[in-house]
Amino acid sequence: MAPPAARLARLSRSVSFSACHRLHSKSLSDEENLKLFGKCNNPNGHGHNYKVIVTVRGEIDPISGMVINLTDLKQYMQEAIVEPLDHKNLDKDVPYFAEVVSTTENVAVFIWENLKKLLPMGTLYKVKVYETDQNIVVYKGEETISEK
Ligand SMILES: Nc1nc2c(c(=O)[nH]1)N=C([C@H](O)[C@H](O)COP(=O)(O)OP(=O)(O)OP(=O)(O)O)CN2
Ligand SMILES: [Zn+2]
Repeated sequence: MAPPAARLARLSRSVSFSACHRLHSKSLSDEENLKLFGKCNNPNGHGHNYKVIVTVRGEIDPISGMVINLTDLKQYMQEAIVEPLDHKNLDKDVPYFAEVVSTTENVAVFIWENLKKLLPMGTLYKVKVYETDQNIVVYKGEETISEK
């Protein structure tokens, strides 16, 4: 009898963290920063309650019935997201953002790179970051817009 077909599934888990930041690029003058980022360039910063949804993709293990144990994913997200970012000033407390503007796009990239180091190779599928309910970024590890 043929073995049962492997089934591919996507599994997601969410986590929240609170942080403050200031949008400011070292490549621009103070005037240019103010013009580009407006109120988000306020020198004393502003805060957000971020929400992150991480999606992992893989085959459902026929023995465990899991793509990944959610208990493990929870721990990886704690290590990759909550510990470095929660209750932090992103620009001052997180070395990555010393040279990288702390936009939601770059927060998503930071989380992707951290998670990639912890998860089984090739399983990280999507990182979705809600800066607010209205401002949302999806990052899937792509490095450029590929030409067809
Ligand atoms: N491409 C991006 N643009 C902006 C980002 C970003 O991460 N990527 N971030 C900001 C600011 O951080 C800012 O907090 C967002 O402010 P605002 O547009 O005012 O968003 P709100 O949801 O708070 O405002 P509403 O007007 O109530 O929607 C700016 N740009
Ligand atoms: Zn902001």
